[in-house]
Amino acid sequence: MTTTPTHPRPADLPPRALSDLADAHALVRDERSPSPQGVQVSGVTLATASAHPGDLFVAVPGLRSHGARYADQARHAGVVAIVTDQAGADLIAQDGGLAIPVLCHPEPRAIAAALAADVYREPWREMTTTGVTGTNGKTTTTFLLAEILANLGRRAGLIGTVETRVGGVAEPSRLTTPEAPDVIGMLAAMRAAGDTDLVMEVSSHAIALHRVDALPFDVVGFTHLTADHLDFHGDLESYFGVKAQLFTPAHARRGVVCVDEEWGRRLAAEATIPVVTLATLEHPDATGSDGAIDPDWRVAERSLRDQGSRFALLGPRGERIEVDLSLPGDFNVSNAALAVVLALTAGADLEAVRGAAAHLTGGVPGRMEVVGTSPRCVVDFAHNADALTRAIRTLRQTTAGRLWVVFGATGDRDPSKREEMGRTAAREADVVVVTDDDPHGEDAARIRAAVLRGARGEAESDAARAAQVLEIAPRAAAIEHAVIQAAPEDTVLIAGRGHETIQEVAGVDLDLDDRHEVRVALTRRKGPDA
Ligand SMILES: CC(=O)N[C@H]1[C@@H](OP(=O)(O)OP(=O)(O)OC[C@H]2O[C@@H](n3ccc(=O)[nH]c3=O)[C@H](O)[C@@H]2O)O[C@H](CO)[C@@H](O)[C@@H]1O[C@H](C)C(=O)N[C@@H](C)C(=O)N[C@H](CCC(=O)O)C(=O)O
Ligand SMILES: Nc1ncnc2c1ncn2[C@@H]1O[C@H](COP(=O)(O)OP(=O)(O)OP(=O)(O)O)[C@@H](O)[C@H]1O
Repeated sequence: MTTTPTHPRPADLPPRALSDLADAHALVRDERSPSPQGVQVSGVTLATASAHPGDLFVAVPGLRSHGARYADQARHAGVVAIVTDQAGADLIAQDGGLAIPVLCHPEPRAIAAALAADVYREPWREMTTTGVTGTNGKTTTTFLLAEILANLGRRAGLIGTVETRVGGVAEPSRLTTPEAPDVIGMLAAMRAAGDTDLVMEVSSHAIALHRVDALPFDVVGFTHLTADHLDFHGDLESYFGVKAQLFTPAHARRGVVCVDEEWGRRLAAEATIPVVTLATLEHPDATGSDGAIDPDWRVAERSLRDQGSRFALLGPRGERIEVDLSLPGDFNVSNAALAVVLALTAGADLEAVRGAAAHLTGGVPGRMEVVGTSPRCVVDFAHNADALTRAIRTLRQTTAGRLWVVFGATGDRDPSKREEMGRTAAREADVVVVTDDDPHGEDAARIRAAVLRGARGEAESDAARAAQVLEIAPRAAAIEHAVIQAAPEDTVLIAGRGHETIQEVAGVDLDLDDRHEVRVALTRRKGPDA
């Protein structure tokens, strides 16, 4: 299994008395366990793998097991007390009890954030906090915002899918939004290291699983919404409902919402915090019933420039900010515009932002990353039908030859999107190479079969411009085939895994970096004398 990264913590905070925490958070001692008197708590964790000596272990009922089953393991790691629900306390007692206090709360997952906030002394108080949500674009927007803040002479701590940055030190991530005690512990470490801002991605899982409770965002931003994660949320309406919770006073003070599409317009109308609206398309989605929204900020004068775009951002009081962005794709214009308006809404000075946003690179690993030319090879993280469409259409604009796409679907996640991804690829690309993504615990051939069904069905439905559909596994062989067979004027898009370097197959972690495989194939293509 993937290893759990250790999240940084502040080194020098005085501990909190467990009895004070119990009083403040209505924790009730399980009478079968020792008294909390005299116990000092220096950290909070939800997982034994990240337990430190002196921690409080919050044992939550999970989807697979109850955290209380690991209470003894946590005690051996040095935790000084357990917070759990009644079922957890009973499990601990049945297992023979523990020599440390066990405190009960009806919803231990929901209280974990407040406990961490207390133990780590509400670190956001001295920082500006921004959260970004939406199906796609979170990583790119947060990287761009961190870049703008750096150009303003500030330093942002970062939490997201690709990496976390604490005090300027980057570490790879496992989750997009870690568990609440890890988020708040990292924030305290950021404050201690002198970071001025927190910029973080907020996934829908995080909102539903209380990972950002207790953390007040100064500003939250919304990119867009499309079908994804429906295995977790059930349907789009519930998925939207969870995202919308972030735009309420329980989580944030102000919002910036991209209103190019109907979901964004609905969010702007339904949010219960003040919201600044942003339109980034010249012709917003015509399907919107209330398409007449008059946005506060809008993108204008957009033009393509080599691998990126230039545009102007026009504000409600005649403001004008010109941006030269070196990331390809209309969607990245949206992300950059959102990052600029987030910086302004968080309080940055207009003149200063004008300078700080003049040239933006993003520099996001595995997001429309050009790894080679002739043929042009691009690695992107597009892993749903909508992102795949946008990525292919973006590259089509600058491709003289054929457009190849190499991709697969993830195992153990949302099977409903597999056929749709296949259909999309066959509709948009010229050559579709169906391969493996992360099969996780599922049979890889079965996942490919679902994607192929969609791709072949689409190709057969339009014989005139039928895409060629191939099945090649493993993934390295698929990448090699496409890179070697493509003509110099072709583009090969390798989609779905972006920056990722580990592929999980049947519970085993294999090294696999799409960018490395492209470079190897390009070298082979040139031959031994190259
Ligand atoms: C669906 C989901 O989000 N599951 C999360 C959930 O797992 P779970 O309910 O199955 O937990 P469990 O295995 O039953 O264990 C129960 C408790 O015992 C603890 N435990 C368990 C085993 C052990 O040895 N020691 C231990 O302490 C666990 O930490 C947990 O607190 O609680 C765990 C920790 O509390 C999370 O690590 C786990 O995230 C898993 C790893 C995951 O893959 N989550 C993904 C889907 C996710 O959250 N993704 C989002 C969105 C990404 C995107 O937008 O693409 C993200 O923010 O990353
Ligand atoms: N604003 C956007 N609208 C639609 N698609 C986008 C947008 N921004 C990026 N994408 C597409 O989605 C992919 C993922 O982008 P990014 O990593 O920024 O999103 P994310 O929200 O962090 O994704 P995830 O939550 O899955 O980690 C990109 O590689 C691109 O194909």
